[in-house]
Amino acid sequence: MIPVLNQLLKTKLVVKCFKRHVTLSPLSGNKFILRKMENNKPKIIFVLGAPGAGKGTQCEKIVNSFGFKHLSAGDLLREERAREGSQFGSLIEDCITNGKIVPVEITCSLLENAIIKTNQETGNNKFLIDGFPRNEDNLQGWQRQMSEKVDFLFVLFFECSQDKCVERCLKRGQAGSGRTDDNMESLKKRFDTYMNDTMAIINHYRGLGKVRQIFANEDPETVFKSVKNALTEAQEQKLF
Ligand SMILES: Nc1ncnc2c1ncn2[C@@H]1O[C@H](COP(=O)(O)OP(=O)(O)O)[C@@H](O)[C@H]1O
Ligand SMILES: O=c1ccn([C@@H]2O[C@H](COP(=O)(O)OP(=O)(O)O)[C@@H](O)[C@H]2O)c(=O)[nH]1
Repeated sequence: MIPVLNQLLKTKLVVKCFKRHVTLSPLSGNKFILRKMENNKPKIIFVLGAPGAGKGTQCEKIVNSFGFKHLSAGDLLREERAREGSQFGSLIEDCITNGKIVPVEITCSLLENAIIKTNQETGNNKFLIDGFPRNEDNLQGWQRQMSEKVDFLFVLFFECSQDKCVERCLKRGQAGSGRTDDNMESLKKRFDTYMNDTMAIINHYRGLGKVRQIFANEDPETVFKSVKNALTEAQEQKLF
């Protein structure tokens, strides 16, 4: 065994073995260390579903039970819109009110910064990315900027009837969400975007076998039972 290792070190090879968990690193001369390498890339679950499907509500429950950090792309965009001096404020406002998708460079940078900040401040590296990617531009931009830096697990897809979703969003607006898009006019556009653009992204991941689907018409606790099953199964598969 030792002569074989020495041979590898001479050729300055770094051998990844034990399924990426252990790395043999050549040091000076013939010395080496067997270094345990955790896979430290942030683990990512995308949370998708129609406006009002209950993504944010369920993410909060997942945070409490499974220790993920919840990053809502919509919330990050609303924060950026409100940030004094932001050059993107009016563009974001126009997109949100009209149910259009903000260019990926903006959203992806906000997400990357939030991932890094969370990781540095709390050490947490498990993330629920809620409401992203929503269209082909989002998907391509994410692949370019982030795919090598993270460990994508799967899409958690909340399937909910349009009637229920609309009812929930209107109720959220009436209850004072303060959102400029919880009204019938914006909702029509948001649903067009969802059907025309976001469903294609969900189907893309479905084709890769990466979608875990949740029936989301029921009350929040009932929906969470299914969510819990799906995440427990993923946990048992040692995905996180
Ligand atoms: N399962 C549910 N049944 C009824 N109302 C719900 C349910 N899940 C969420 N809501 C309510 O519907 C609105 C939209 O939920 P939210 O989680 O913000 O959805 P999304 O993030 O998908 O837009 C909120 O006011 C929320 O309290
Ligand atoms: O990655 C994203 C996420 C959100 N949005 C915009 O923000 C709005 C609200 O998104 P959010 O996820 O907060 O709400 P949802 O419509 O899912 O309830 C969307 O309609 C888009 O205009 C976007 O452009 N890119």
